Amino acid sequence: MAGLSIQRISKHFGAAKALDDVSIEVADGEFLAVLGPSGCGKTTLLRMIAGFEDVSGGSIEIGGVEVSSLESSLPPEKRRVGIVFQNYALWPHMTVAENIGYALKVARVRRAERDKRVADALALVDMQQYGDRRPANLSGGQRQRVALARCLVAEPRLVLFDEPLANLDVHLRASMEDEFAKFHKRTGTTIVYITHDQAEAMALADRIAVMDQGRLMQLATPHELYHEPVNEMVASFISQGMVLPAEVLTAESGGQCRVRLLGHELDVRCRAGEQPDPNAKICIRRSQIAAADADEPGFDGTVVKAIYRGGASRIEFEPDALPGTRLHFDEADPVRCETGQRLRLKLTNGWLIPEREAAGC
Ligand SMILES: Nc1ncnc2c1ncn2[C@@H]1O[C@H](COP(=O)(O)OP(=O)(O)OP(=O)(O)O)[C@@H](O)[C@H]1O
Repeated sequence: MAGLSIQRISKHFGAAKALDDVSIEVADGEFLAVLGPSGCGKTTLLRMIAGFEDVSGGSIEIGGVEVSSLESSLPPEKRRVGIVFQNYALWPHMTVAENIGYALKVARVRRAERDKRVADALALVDMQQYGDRRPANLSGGQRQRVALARCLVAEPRLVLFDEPLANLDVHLRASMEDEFAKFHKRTGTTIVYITHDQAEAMALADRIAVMDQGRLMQLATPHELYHEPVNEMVASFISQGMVLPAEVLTAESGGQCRVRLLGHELDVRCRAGEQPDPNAKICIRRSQIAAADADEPGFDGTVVKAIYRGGASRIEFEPDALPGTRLHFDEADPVRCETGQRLRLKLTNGWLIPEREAAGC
């Protein structure tokens, strides 16, 4: 296996920038997810790593060897990059073993070695007993595992997953997530996993690259993305964080600063060195919203929607201090909030977003 180094790559299609100055380092054996809304450039990035698109600027190295730059480009078949797509593209007339071994046959690998490599690849995805089946007689999850085995038999240095679970139902998705996690643990394969499903990215990846409009917004662990988003896009994209305007009243001390928002003051977490600022933004998570007693600091507003979701309701709330803004939180059973009800709430914590509007997105 090998690491991947993406250095300041850009991709232009005419005047449109599909990728704009993106740099990402993936360590040998790391599982990196690339996450972002539709059109953010995920597929373009994957196609450039695989060698299907040339770069408009920057360079890509796999295992320390340059494979793409403005000057030269190694063809896809020489990169030893495996790809697992969402549509498995298995040949229906071949058995599972024939599907997996086909590329080796074309490459004129001897029969005995071919059989051994096919058996090893089947074992890696825990499908030893299915070599003689045809794809039509497999479940969706099993087909996806065959597609993975077919990619592994070529001994890739890096495996790219292109939304591999997008076509599967919810239950199968969950079990395939487990499969992929186990597979990664067992084999130590370097993986770049493209998805727009953040639960999937959070569950699987060591680190996640969040992209928006062709740019890398943040590259961090799932925990860090959730607790310390660098800008408004990441704050609101990850787990539907709420972003509220605030005034920073004191300089950072012990990882916290005092802010005023929604008319009341509280301490929030922040980066080292933050200074007072009249135009700051705070990221609030739903678990940081709580009911306030009448004599406590807090803010008033109205419940605009209460949707029961089994065991809890999602409450949408409009604070009087910021008409048009919606806060949302969960109220566990027994649910008391009703649409139209007046409430007094408080914030228990928050995160001062470090990159202000102009710098971030
Ligand atoms: N061959 C092309 N010609 C022109 N524009 C392109 C081409 N390929 C991609 N784009 C544009 O580049 C941008 C990024 O596209 P890309 O397919 O990489 O996004 P994505 O994040 O994979 O989206 P999705 O999740 O919807 O698949 C989009 O605006 C898209 O329209």
